Amino acid sequence: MEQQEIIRHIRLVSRMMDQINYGIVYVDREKRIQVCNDKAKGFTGIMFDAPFSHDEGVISEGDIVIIADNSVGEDDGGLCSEDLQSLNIHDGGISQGDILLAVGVYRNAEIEPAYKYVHQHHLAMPVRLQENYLGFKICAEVDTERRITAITVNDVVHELEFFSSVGNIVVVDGKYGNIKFFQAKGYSVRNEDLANILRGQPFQSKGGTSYEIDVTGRPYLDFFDESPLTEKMFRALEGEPISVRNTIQEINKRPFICTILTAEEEETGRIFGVMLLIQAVDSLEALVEEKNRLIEQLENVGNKETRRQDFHVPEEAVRSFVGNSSKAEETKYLAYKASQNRFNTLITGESGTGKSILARAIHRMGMPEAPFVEVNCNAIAPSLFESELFGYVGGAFTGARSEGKKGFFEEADGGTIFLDEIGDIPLTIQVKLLHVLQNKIIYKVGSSKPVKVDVRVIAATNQNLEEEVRRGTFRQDLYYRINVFQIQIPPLRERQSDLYLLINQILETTCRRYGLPPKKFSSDALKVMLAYNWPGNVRELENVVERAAMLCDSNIIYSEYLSVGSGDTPTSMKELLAREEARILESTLIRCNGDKNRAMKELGMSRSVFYDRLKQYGQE
Ligand SMILES: Nc1ncnc2c1ncn2[C@@H]1O[C@H](COP(=O)(O)OP(=O)(O)OP(=O)(O)O)[C@@H](O)[C@H]1O
Repeated sequence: MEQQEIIRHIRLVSRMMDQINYGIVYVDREKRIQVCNDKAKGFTGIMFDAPFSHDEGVISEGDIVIIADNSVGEDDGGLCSEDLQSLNIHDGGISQGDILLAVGVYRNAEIEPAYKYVHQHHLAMPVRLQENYLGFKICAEVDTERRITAITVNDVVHELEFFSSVGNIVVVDGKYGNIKFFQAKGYSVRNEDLANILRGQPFQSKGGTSYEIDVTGRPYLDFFDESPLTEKMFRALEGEPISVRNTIQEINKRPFICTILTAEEEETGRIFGVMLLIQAVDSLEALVEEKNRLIEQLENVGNKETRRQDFHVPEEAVRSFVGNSSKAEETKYLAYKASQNRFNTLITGESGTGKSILARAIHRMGMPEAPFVEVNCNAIAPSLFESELFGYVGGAFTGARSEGKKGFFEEADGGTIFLDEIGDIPLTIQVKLLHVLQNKIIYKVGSSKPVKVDVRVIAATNQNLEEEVRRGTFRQDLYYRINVFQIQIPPLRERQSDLYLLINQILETTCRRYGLPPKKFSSDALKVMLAYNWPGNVRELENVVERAAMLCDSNIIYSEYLSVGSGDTPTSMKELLAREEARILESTLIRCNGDKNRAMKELGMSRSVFYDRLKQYGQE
């Protein structure tokens, strides 16, 4: 097919796609848009419905400017303090990321502005600025819960919703009092961001109903931002094999499910252009919003005590997860919350931080009677994944059991499947897993009969999945699905105060398990353990404690028995002697039941030297 014929064909298809809510953009080799249907324009803000209208123009001295910006410096054209000075706002306290609500007169040093700003993360309620300003009834508002910014002037509301950030602005004509400019979707492609308007950038007119720009033949980059997706499209134009199939990508700062296809000349394979297919992600957005709402709710409940009262965390909740540092308490609290609903939950944390323990606890607290199936994804050979997860029917492949086999999902029906090391699932299986999570249906290997499953997924990983998504080894859509509720377990080095508890608990359990008499660590051994930073976290701690308990015959375990840190390798004779001295001091004190005078006499030491040494070795 010729290039023109292709374009004619795509135009025809694009109208049909409008009917089924599918956006399509076709870009030729010169990176110019040849087709862009109404849906694509609507999704990306090139076209929008405006209930009001205004003429083209530019901001001028004396105009009244109202701002509702949910994150200063982001998606507002890089709003900075110089821009705000044009409204007579000279406030060094306003910083990037703040919510800013303001009203002021453009380039008039005499009239005081009214404004407020807040640091975003402290917010639970909408922030509002209400003023009777120079005879205008003004209200500017940011509602993070509903993700809407609204500017009301004399009861006329100008709303703009946002996904992550937006800078909403309305300009009232200082001479005539009518609305001269209002912000609307797609502002950045028109260079009508808040800061650009304040810097004097002219704005286009907006019609009363549907406002549209003709994009045919115009450069793609005039309307779509430079983004990883744009880069992929351009690379595809150069003939690079690019795979974007129903994955979530951002277009003009909003996420969509996108697919890139190339149009090629049949005989030569020469690339004519690329097609971008765009679908809305409403359901995913809802999931992400729900997650954010929950997290925000958690962040706003205040201190631990109020939290516990407000949410009734049972005293014995998550007992298997040892720790009473504030971070451990928080982890247990989140686990408890996760157990009270069936959101897919992602547990992250370094190796050995207790992710499996927590997964089991979440299940046990929520539905103890239901099945719990634990799958270690890095122990399954890639070729076996599908049959292990979804099962197979008899005769599905050579070596298959004649009666077939249930997969892990079927076994977990009605309960929980714990996918440990989810980052190790091959990409081909990730697609299938996504399908199962979305449709709650599995297909066994060798069968096309759908089997319904009702399974709650808890996944765990010690990888940085966001990084894996960026590198293309983990699907973004799957990441969104499993990451509805995330619990990050902090490493042991960030919760020192849990160490004592863990050490004692592990030692006690070890002695019981192996029939050893009860033992205690000497204070120098404890010191060594506290100073070490435990790269292997609790698992390493367990190994070290168990080994020391087995090796040491006495009921006091000294640092020599520890296979970590300085316990292993004293660096000098002085250190070795000091350690020996501390050990003798301690064992004498224990033998004398803590009676210092008796220990002092037994050791034949003078009072001052004895107390000096106790101080030196922290045994006072
Ligand atoms: N908070 C804790 N309280 C008690 N034991 C713990 C705790 N955290 C970890 N452990 C113990 O440490 C060991 C490792 O824990 P677990 O297997 O749950 O870690 P993980 O984060 O899943 O590790 P990996 O990423 O390597 O799979 C287990 O034996 C577990 O009992």
